[in-house]
Amino acid sequence: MKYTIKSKQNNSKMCLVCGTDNNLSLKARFYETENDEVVALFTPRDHHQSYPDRLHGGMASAILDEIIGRAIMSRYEDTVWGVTAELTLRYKKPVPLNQELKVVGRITSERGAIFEGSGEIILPDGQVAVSATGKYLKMAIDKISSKEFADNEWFLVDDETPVDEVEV
Ligand SMILES: CCCCCCCCCCCCCCCC(=O)SCCNC(=O)CCNC(=O)[C@H](O)C(C)(C)COP(=O)(O)OP(=O)(O)OC[C@H]1O[C@@H](n2cnc3c(N)ncnc32)[C@H](O)[C@@H]1OP(=O)(O)O
Repeated sequence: MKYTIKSKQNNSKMCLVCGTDNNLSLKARFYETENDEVVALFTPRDHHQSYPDRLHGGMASAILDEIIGRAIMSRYEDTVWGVTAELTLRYKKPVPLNQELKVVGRITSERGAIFEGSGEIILPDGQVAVSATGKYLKMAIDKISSKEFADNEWFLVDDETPVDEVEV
């Protein structure tokens, strides 16, 4: 399936998943799609492994958590953020290291202050390696971060060739 990209989301400095200044981070980039999903591109490295040649399950969980959390930001143009209350994963196939992978996430329901979402890590051959569903509490940014932090550590990384389309 081809996803047409609407916009790129911000990265942070120190987040384990999207932190540009964190050497251990997955350094994932996130894109909002025309069909209200969020797609991420990331390349897991050797320091993210569990058993040899496979991504640690906790890291797989981290990127799936973040993609669902970011799907709510997309819906509310960054005025609503998600705090994870529950996350359930199904590890179907090992996730390889040192090759670019795709992750897709979306909101599946909203009820008051709670939203639910789902996401998948997709292997280069198109198979789903890990899937997740999660339940989150909506939060305003001032309940999570100071304005100073947001101003200094949440920014658009625009040093790459623009991505217009992602095929999953
Ligand atoms: C500028 C910034 C840069 C940022 C830089 C980069 C970051 C860019 C990434 C963005 C995307 C991140 C995505 C990853 C997001 C995390 O990783 S967040 C980190 C991990 N999660 C946490 O730390 C959460 C820790 N837990 C908590 O803080 C609290 O337990 C919670 C989840 C806020 C709930 O608080 P609480 O006091 O229990 O809430 P409470 O008032 O009792 O309940 C509120 C409502 O929720 C319901 N509820 C609570 N828990 C549940 C549940 N598990 N199931 C169902 N209902 C529930 C209650 O029933 C209640 O409902 P109502 O009665 O109002 O109808």
